[in-house]
Amino acid sequence: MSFSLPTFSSPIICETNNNHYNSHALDAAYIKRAADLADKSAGFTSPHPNYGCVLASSAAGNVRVVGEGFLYAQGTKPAELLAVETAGEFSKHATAYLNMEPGDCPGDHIAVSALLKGGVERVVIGIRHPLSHLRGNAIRALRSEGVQVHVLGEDLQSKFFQEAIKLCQLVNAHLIYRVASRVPFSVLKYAMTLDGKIAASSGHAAWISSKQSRQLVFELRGRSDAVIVGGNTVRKDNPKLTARHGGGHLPTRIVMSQTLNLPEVANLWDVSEVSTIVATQRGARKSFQRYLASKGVEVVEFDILNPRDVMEYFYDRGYLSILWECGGTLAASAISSGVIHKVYAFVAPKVIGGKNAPSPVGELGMVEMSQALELVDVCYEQIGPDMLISGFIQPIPDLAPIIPSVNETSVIDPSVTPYEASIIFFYKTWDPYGAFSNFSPHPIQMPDENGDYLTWSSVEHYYQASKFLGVEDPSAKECFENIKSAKSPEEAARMGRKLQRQCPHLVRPDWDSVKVDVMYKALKCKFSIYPHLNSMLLSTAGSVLVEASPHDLFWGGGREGEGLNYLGRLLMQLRSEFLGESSTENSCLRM
Ligand SMILES: Nc1c(N[C@@H]2O[C@H](COP(=O)(O)O)[C@@H](O)[C@H]2O)[nH]c(=O)[nH]c1=O
Repeated sequence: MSFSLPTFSSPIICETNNNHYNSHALDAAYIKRAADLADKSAGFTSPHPNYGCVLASSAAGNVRVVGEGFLYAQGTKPAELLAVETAGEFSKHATAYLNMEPGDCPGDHIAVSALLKGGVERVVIGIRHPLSHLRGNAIRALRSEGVQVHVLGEDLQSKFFQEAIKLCQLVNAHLIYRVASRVPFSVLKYAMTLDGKIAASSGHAAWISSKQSRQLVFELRGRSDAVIVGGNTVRKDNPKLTARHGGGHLPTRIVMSQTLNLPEVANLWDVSEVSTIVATQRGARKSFQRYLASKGVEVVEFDILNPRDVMEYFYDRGYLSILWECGGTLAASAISSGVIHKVYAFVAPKVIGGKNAPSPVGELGMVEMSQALELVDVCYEQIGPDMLISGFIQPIPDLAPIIPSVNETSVIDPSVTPYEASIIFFYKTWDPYGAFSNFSPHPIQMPDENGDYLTWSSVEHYYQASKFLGVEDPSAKECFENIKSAKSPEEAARMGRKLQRQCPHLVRPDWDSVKVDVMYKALKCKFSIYPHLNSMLLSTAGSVLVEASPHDLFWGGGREGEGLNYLGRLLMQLRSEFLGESSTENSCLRM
């Protein structure tokens, strides 16, 4: 998604003549910069809430940017901390510009603490956090510490701010739509000729759009949790659906196929680089399901295969953003199901004709042109010889909440998840109990095989690297080091799983019998050294903790509870140990 965000080549330096007009213009400009920064990690890590922070200081009459930062991935340093670290002592008395209200792991205050410790005097925020369990918390915390907080559109009204607010909404459109519609943010992308065809009547489609356009498609894929196609596209195009941008995030490939009438040989069945999930009708072609599973392809059955049920499933898997690159039939079904939010149409200056040539969207049941879906916030961009027309089928929801009063002091209890109160599900770090996730940004210190303590950026880094600990082979030591220095928990997990799959001989031979204990020790460290995590864990006493990963059936709970939920079980055992109710020697988890 290419935003026409203003980019600032050099720090913005403006004379402040204390004119009210300038200060609004300046606030708007810095907020736009923060939104621009927030978008920087797109394509390099899986989609996550995007944060950018600009610190500006008006020492000696000139307003000068003294620090900037953006969140690189879930579980890495918050933008605010990075900006304060860059600014050093210049953060004192500075103003912080944030595209979105800080949203630390619930119970954490890393971002807010960074601003307070940095001595920031004023904070300007583009939009409040869309997640209800986070919204308003950081604003309240900053205000309770005497920091002046201005939220655009609430505390600051001006014509300058409309565009800035829009950019802040756009850079987190995936999060906003997910919250408002409880399905991932879905973008329908297609390439078509000037006369509206996505292939010749023979089905041949390579290529309609130009190399430059296809390069942008790779970027769009890199920004997505998954790319989804129908069975027909698999049969006709045998697509790879990889981002091919030389590194960075690779989206999962999803195939929706009712009948599983799919070829045995297909690029999508090669899961060496990135996973593939096939969504099908319950009971379809069991033998072919087994064949796909034997190739490492995950098959998920649905009672009635339809876009909404599939999207609700991927909502549960924590997906924020999905790119639909499907044919007209599935595109129409997805639009009719109301799960498509945005459209990217690449129009090539070509005419192919063909009365049977397929078009981008099949039957929507509309008989009058007045029924046509009118896009809003439409952008027109020339990409090489092609024209990219993009816009929203559904306008960005305005989550502007009932504005709590400025001195509203009631502390919002972390909302219990929408499931039964006695069960607490956690998965993504931004979930209400996201701090229980192994991706949470809580470094731990663990002993290596010589008893020397090493610092690990997250539990995930430590767990994945432990697979290769103590194996003599030099390549195993290299795996260990590479995982330890991975830039985010997601990359550590991707590296560890891929190396385990591709080089099983490098994994310590006793891994299956020690992995639970390895995890337990890491969790014990994490929930011992962070008092607020310890109290959060103890506060769940009496509830069942379930890691809501529907695909990791060992550590997670699975979609219908078929998973072993070892992570939830270890956390509950740890909770008991801390509560003094039991000790590990009589643990129910003895291997
Ligand atoms: N022909 C065509 C597209 N076709 C789409 O791209 C898929 C092939 O992706 P890959 O195997 O990764 O190259 C194909 O299945 C269809 O969804 N896309 C475009 O941007 N422009 C084009 O001209």
